[in-house]
Amino acid sequence: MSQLQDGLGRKFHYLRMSVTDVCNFKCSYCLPDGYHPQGKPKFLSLDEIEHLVAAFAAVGTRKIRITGGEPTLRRDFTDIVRLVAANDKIGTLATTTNGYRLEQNAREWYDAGLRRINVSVDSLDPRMFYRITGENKFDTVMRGVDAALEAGFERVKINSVLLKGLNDKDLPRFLHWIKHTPIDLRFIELMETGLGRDYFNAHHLAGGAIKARLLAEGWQYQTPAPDDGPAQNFSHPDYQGRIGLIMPYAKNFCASCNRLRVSAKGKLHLCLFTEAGIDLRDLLQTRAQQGELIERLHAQLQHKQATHMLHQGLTGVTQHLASIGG
Ligand SMILES: Nc1nc2c(ncn2[C@@H]2O[C@H](COP(=O)(O)OP(=O)(O)OP(=O)(O)O)[C@@H](O)[C@H]2O)c(=O)[nH]1
Ligand SMILES: C[S@@+](CC[C@H](N)C(=O)[O-])C[C@H]1O[C@@H](n2cnc3c(N)ncnc32)[C@H](O)[C@@H]1O
Ligand code: SF4
Ligand code: SF4
Repeated sequence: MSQLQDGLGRKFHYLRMSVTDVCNFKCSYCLPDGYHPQGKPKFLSLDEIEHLVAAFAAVGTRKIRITGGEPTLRRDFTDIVRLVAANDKIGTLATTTNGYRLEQNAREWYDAGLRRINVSVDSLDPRMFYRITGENKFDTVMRGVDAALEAGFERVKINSVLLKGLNDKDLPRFLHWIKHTPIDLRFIELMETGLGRDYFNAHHLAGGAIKARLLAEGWQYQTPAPDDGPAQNFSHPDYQGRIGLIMPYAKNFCASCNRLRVSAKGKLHLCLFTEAGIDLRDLLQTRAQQGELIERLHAQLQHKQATHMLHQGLTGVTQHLASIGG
């Protein structure tokens, strides 16, 4: 069956599949007041996830990242990993987590087939970590990162949102850490969401200054692989770790867009900042619906826009990134 492709010729090999909106952290840039359910949420079941994955795999998806909210809060998280890993077309299976459950479960998830893990660590200063995430869990998360390295994951990446006035003095500590630790450290530019422009204006910091500093200090740009995420990656002979910069406000950021998203309630989002999600759930009920589901995916892809509209301050339906998995 034919590869998913949009009207601009971009091909989509990478699916970010959210499995819950629930989160136990209160990151100030994401869910500052914590998660509040609206009614009784009904997130995708294992059967629905299996049908979703089978359909996307049939039209060229080769990498799946399980996201949330906090995906590992689902009691059946390991079962989700196992069922996605059982699809032999999915070559790369990853998750993005706040690391809260990592220390206890890294080995179990690895054994179930998870191979890459991205952990959010916004500061290496425990007090600042608490201030940003609303949770005093710095040591727990760092022990989780160690557990992931020990469990043998192919890639362990750290995500840190750049925040002016909060963690913007942390670069030397981060550099010290990756000198002898083989992780990929990624700085993400804060993106505006429904949280409002005040927070964004107060804390947005462009990644360009860090890029200039890295290049001046001998870091070298690495060409991305086709199914890589949007980070610009840099390596240095004196460091075991690498650095990635995710700069969504940079020119041409969307030109290489290779990913689609499905929300925890089964809506397709053509972009992180689309105006609306497209319901897929009615076609996730039996395997026999796969053909119809694929037709809907192909048809919807023709509506994908060239780029986000963040420069105009348009954040679409995305109130916060926990609602779609970032
Ligand atoms: N604007 C925008 N931001 C993105 C996109 N993909 C990832 N990001 C941002 O980068 C953050 C970190 O992404 P991850 O979940 O670690 O995934 P990734 O960067 O695709 O990771 P790799 O697959 O490891 O390269 C996301 O939560 C978003 O904030 C994208 O397509 N558009
Ligand atoms: C929405 S979270 C979901 C997964 C998990 N709960 C976690 O925090 O890793 C995914 C990523 O989005 C990032 N993120 C959330 N809101 C953001 C924003 N407004 N701008 C940039 N990145 C954001 C987080 O730092 C995290 O790395
Ligand atoms: S960034 Fe992740 S951990 Fe933080 S509030 Fe959002 S979903 Fe939760
Ligand atoms: S902002 Fe939208 S179009 Fe741009 S890279 Fe992200 S998902 Fe793709």
